[in-house]
Amino acid sequence: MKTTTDERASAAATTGDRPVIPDGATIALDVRSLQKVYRTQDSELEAIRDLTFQVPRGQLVCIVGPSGAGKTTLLRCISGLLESTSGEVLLDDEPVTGPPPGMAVVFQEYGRSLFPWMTVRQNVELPLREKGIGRAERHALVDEALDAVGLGDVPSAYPWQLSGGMQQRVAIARAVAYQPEVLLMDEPFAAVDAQTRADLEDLIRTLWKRLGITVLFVTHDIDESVYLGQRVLVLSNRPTVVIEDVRVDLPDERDQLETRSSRRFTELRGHVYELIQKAKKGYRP
Ligand SMILES: Nc1ncnc2c1ncn2[C@@H]1O[C@H](COP(=O)(O)OP(=O)(O)OP(=O)(O)O)[C@@H](O)[C@H]1O
Repeated sequence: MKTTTDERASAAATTGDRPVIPDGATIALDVRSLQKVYRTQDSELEAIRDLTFQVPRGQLVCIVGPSGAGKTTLLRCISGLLESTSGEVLLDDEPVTGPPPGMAVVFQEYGRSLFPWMTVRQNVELPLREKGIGRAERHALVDEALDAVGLGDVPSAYPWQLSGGMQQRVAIARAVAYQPEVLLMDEPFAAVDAQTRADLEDLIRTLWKRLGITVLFVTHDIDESVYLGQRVLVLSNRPTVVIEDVRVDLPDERDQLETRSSRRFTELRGHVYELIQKAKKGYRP
């Protein structure tokens, strides 16, 4: 990936000087001085040093960083699946101490996240049952979610009868049907082909806009982070801190061809690329 010095300078000059959080926004997610040290009997590994950021309700934020930076660790702490060493995560001003009811997570390994003995409909319906939603409403939510991801015609299929991209759509439908306030996605498209990936990216933006949910999306892919996000949080290498919080000032309507070939997209992607290169070399602010 090549970027010119002019492009980088231009992106740097215009991403840092405007707020990534609009004035008066309601904060959905508040990550405060989060630290995570993995401890075993004879070793310690500090994955996250100090992360502080806020996500307003309804924002779509992408997180990028070098491999092993601690992105998955961060999502696991935010989702309450992992206890942090210090600091805290607040969802709507309430500390997260276990998986909160208002959160859903979509992981990369769709194959492992779906139950093979359950049909598509049963997989999507399961968390709704656990949430105690009545039968009629459950069915309506499942139908709506499957339609939204373009799987309205295969509710009786089993996951193993579907392609990888379709299985990931089922995982997305399950998260969406649950009507989360915050949706966490950990490299959800890493294992699908490029064309499916583009379709799923557009699907996420469509669902995000339609449902008004707050989305935190971890990806390895710099282009994907700029294409999807309103904001890209760039992380340092381990132990992780935020290097830069980049505002993505692209038009709200995104198009795979038009947006990705626009000058501004190239500038932003160049800027994030440069930050990642610096991160890999050990740069930290
Ligand atoms: N359960 C664990 N016990 C000990 N160390 C762990 C554990 N899970 C992750 N780590 C370490 O913490 C660091 C951060 O891992 P993490 O998976 O969060 O990074 P990542 O940014 O998601 O990586 P990638 O981009 O490669 O997916 C790594 O050095 C990893 O080896």
